[in-house]
Amino acid sequence: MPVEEFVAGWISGAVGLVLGHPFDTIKVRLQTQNTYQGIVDCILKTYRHESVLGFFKGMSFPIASVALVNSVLFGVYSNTLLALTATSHQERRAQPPSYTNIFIAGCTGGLLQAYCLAPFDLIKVRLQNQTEPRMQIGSSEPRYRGPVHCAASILREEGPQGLFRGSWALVLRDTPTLGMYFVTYEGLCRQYTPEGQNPSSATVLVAGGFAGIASWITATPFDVIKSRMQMDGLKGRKYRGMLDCMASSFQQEGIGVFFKGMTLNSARAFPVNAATFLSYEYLLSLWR
Ligand SMILES: CN(C)C(=N)NCCC[C@H](N)C(=O)O
Repeated sequence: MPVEEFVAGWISGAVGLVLGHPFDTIKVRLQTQNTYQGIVDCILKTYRHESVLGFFKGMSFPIASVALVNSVLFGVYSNTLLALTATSHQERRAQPPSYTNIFIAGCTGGLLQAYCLAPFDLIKVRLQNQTEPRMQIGSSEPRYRGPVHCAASILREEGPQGLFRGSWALVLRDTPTLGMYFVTYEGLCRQYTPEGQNPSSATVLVAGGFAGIASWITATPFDVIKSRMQMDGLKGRKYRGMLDCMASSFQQEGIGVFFKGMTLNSARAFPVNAATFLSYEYLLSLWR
């Protein structure tokens, strides 16, 4: 089993993560708290109350976990394609796999990464939603002191299943959308690259960026439900399950609730995924 894809997936994921985390924090807050009037209001309140550090809350844990999550996504994707088409990453420019096989491999990578991502993503969301400023004497203590304390508290208060709260919504968010992610990336690369050649860096950046946007636009409805399910349990249970969360969110806030955070998801998706694919392709070309 080629391991280069796993390593390249890990490093490229970390690059993308740091770039996109501030967008992600604002998005999570808008999706789960009704105290903000919009993106600008949320940015201003976060900055005034918590300084620039507020935008990077909950980042240390994803940085540690991105090794596992992104390497699973890219490693499983590439190895599934290898199993389906008997071509390695290097051979795929000369013998391009069909879009159906790319979609199946992307969905498989998405499904497996969702399971690895679930507990890390839950801890990230809980920490991002803590609005108490850090390190200020006299200010109220945040509920979680950091990722390890957060994980231990969830285990104690909500049991091991608490760490997987929202994982069904996460699986539904990631499985089809990651199929689409790789299909869009490959489609755009093929469109703008002469046959048999490797795509240029500019093509990889644009194709990666648009693959990110397309996948995150379609992922947003389940992203909202996932974040709400992950926050449920913090102060008792509000929802009886994923369907109840969807129904009551819709009843209370209308259809627009499923598109909360879509602008931020798309704005974040372009630079994050352009950087992710560029570093992924670059690292694989070094090891060729
Ligand atoms: C729509 N979804 C879930 C994705 N496209 N996921 C792939 C993740 C890529 C990158 N780390 C990111 O966070 O955008």
